[in-house]
Amino acid sequence: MTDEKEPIRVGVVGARGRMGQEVCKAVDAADGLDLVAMIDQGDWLFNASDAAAQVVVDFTTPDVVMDNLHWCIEQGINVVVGTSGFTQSRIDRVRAWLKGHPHVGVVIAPNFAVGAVLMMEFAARAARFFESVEIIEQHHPRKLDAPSGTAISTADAIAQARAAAGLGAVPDATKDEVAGARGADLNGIRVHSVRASGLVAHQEVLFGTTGETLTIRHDSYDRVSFMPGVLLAIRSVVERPGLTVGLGNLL
Ligand SMILES: NC(=O)C1=CN([C@@H]2O[C@H](COP(=O)(O)OP(=O)(O)OC[C@H]3O[C@@H](n4cnc5c(N)ncnc54)[C@H](OP(=O)(O)O)[C@@H]3O)[C@@H](O)[C@H]2O)C=CC1
Ligand SMILES: O=C(O)C1=N[C@H](C(=O)O)C[C@H](O)C1
Repeated sequence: MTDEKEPIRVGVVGARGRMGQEVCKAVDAADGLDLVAMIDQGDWLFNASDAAAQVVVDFTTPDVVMDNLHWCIEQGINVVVGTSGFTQSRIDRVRAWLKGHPHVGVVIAPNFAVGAVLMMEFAARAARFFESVEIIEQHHPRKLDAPSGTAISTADAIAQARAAAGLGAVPDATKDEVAGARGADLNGIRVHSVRASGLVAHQEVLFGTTGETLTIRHDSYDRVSFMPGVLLAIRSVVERPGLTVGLGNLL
């Protein structure tokens, strides 16, 4: 008799995509994980339950991820979600679905790179010391959404930290603007989205106050940067019922 644990059975949805391919390779190479289903556009999600997947990893698109998640929760399958597009109302819906399935775990993370998580945490910590702040996110041109999920999360965290510190609006005298020149306004924080070939995923948070600026920057040069976070989430979710938002909660 051995006390070795059975490997965790993992299905990947969006398996032929940029992230999905990398996740399949990482799961295949990881100790204690078994890649049992690779599902993409046109395939049945049932393949995941037929293969008795314990965890489904979703890197698809914001318009299909909610249906995938709902189906997995209904089947009692734990889910790790990297797909962007998670607004507060979506998160509330997932929480409501989970009420009927208290043993199921879901981890949703806007960014699985450890450096990006730290960049967001450092930015939230710095926020109260600077009257000015802008976010510049830069991605490959095939990205479907803008601003990125990471930028939206960062803006939320900064806005909360500013409100808690009693900071008012970011100073900005702009009166005459070509539409879009000042970026998108997320909770009072300007976010600029750059799309260019050669980029993978990058973000800068630029803070300013009298006589000084602080720039906090993170760069993912390769999608392997997300894999330690994805593997940690897979191993954690099977022992973590309920909803976890953000990789920072697992580090
Ligand atoms: N949280 C994180 O750390 C990260 C998150 N992301 C996010 O992950 C998502 C995917 O990114 P990326 O891999 O670059 O995108 P891709 O477009 O390369 O991959 C998405 C894949 O999902 C497939 N797909 C679409 N609809 C379905 C469906 N209904 N069922 C199964 N598969 C489907 C697509 O197929 P087809 O092309 O044929 O439509 C495609 O193969 C994005 O939202 C991105 O922002 C990306 C990187 C890191
Ligand atoms: O589409 C991408 O590539 C990425 N998407 C996520 C996001 O929207 O923040 C994470 C990372 O930035 C890469």
